[in-house]
Amino acid sequence: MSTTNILAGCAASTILLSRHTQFGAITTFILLTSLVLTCKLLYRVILWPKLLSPTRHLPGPSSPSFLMGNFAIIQKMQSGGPHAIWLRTIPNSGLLRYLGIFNTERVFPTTPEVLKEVLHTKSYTFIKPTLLTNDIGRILGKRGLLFAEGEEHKVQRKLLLPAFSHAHIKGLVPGFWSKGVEMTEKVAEVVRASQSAGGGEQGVVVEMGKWCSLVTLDIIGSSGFGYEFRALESASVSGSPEEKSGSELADAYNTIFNMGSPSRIVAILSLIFPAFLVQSLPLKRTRDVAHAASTIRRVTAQIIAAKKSALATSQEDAESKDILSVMLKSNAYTGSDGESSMRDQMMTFLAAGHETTATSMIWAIHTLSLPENRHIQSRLRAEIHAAFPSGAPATITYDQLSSLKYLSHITSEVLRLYPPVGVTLRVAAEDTSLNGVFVPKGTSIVISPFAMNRSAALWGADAEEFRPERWACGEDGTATVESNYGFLTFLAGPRGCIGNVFAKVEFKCLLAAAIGKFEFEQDGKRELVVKGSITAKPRGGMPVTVREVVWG
Ligand code: HEM
Repeated sequence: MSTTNILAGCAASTILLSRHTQFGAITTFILLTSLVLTCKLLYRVILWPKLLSPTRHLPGPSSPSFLMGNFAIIQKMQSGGPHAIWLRTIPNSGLLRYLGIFNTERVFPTTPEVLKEVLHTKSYTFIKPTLLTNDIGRILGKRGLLFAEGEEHKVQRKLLLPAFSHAHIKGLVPGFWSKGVEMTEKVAEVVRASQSAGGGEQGVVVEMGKWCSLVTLDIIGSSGFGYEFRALESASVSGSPEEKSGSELADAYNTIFNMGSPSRIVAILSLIFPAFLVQSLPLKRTRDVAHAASTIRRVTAQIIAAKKSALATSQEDAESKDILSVMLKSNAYTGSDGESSMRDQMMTFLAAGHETTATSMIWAIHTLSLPENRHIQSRLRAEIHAAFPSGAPATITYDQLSSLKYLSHITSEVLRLYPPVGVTLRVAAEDTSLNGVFVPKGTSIVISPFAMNRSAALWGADAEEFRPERWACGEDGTATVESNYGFLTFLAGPRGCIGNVFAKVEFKCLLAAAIGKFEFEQDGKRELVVKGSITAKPRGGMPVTVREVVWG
């Protein structure tokens, strides 16, 4: 029963009871509500998970805490880290089960067969949890593709598919490339500014995370909406990485993506109180989210207005297939609520489509700059320079990009080892089953790309190693993992990432432009803290030593 229903029930009971008790109406209401909420809490925290739940017999890690289950290790490690350990060490036949904060039950599918059931066969039975929708939905657009369910999701996905067709993405390559080159020019300015201020002969430490976020934001603007955010252009090349970027949109996302996971207090309160009450608490996190959300909504309104006017004055090609053009040309967003739904959709694509790829770039730069992988970086640079011997070309084609096989192996391996989304959640919308086990309505399912992508059973004994060559096995440059459900970086099935190909091609362009122009180096002694946040990236960004190389 929801807390709102409990409050309504207690209010009604108070009216009936207050005539027969010595307490006043307010005292009766408070006593009654406290009693019912305590019973609800005891049931949810102890009775259900420990004694009643039909999934309690599934194998899983032991709970070190009576009330908090395995929450401590989940908080401590990076997203998906504990799942990778459990997958490796606890014998199971496709399902594990563990307890989260206040013993909230989590069922964790561990084999491609069971994942297929969750993500494909029953993809509309296992839906997004409302806690997630209510929290990050304010930033990611509650009515956008990411949170739509059932028929509504099918309709939206079908409508948007033309913006993600292979043919369309091929045509985006020159745009991705030119933004990549623009990013490298800005980073080169940072390097030169530091060198002319004295020092930096052996290279300059640059926080690359900031530049990766700005370039991917610019790309989703231009390639996704046909709109120039000019985030790279307006960014200052001097000053500290924490400084405002010059783009209010970039700053709004910076606040959100570097904020960490919902604080413990928000998580606890959300178990008891309705979302609207928790969200109206005067907490810094709720204020920051509200402020960022209002900036993002305002900017999306500006983009829609600009696009409408471009379409009306025929400045815009009638055939253009970017996400916004596809929406504006359809009949789906014409009603009174149309513009607001369109803004939600844009918020979805802005957030889902930029920080994820930026995170992959961060991990690629991190991995390639480690002392043990620098020979891989050099080999990649040699491949890029051989393909473009006269220096960074002004433009490249999809075919030229595809001819860079080693680049493709490296980006695939980075995406495998460091999936930006380490875990994601689903909840059973009705009583159902998984792998033949009864799963009651409301059960939370945790899917872990991080754990599956590192599964020794699927990837071999060296699953934890960075080994781009593993992708050379398949004729088409795909690794010989047996199932689609073994590489879960983009999930799979009808709710898998719609921007999958867009992201891979963009990632290749950005990495080729960066490695072609610079050498990246770090001593590998920095202890990375990868926790919280919406995407799994190192806290404090990615400061590495950057040196310009001779190209052409
Ligand atoms: C490396 C880059 C990316 C990664 C790792 C990634 C990963 C994911 C994952 C794991 C999901 C499923 C989330 C869930 O259901 O819990 C997802 C969904 C989605 N992604 Fe991506 N993504 C990336 C880039 C992009 C790009 C570039 C776009 C758009 C231009 C995009 C748009 C979306 C959308 C709209 C969804 C929701 C799809 C649906 O529910 O039908 N993503 N992504």
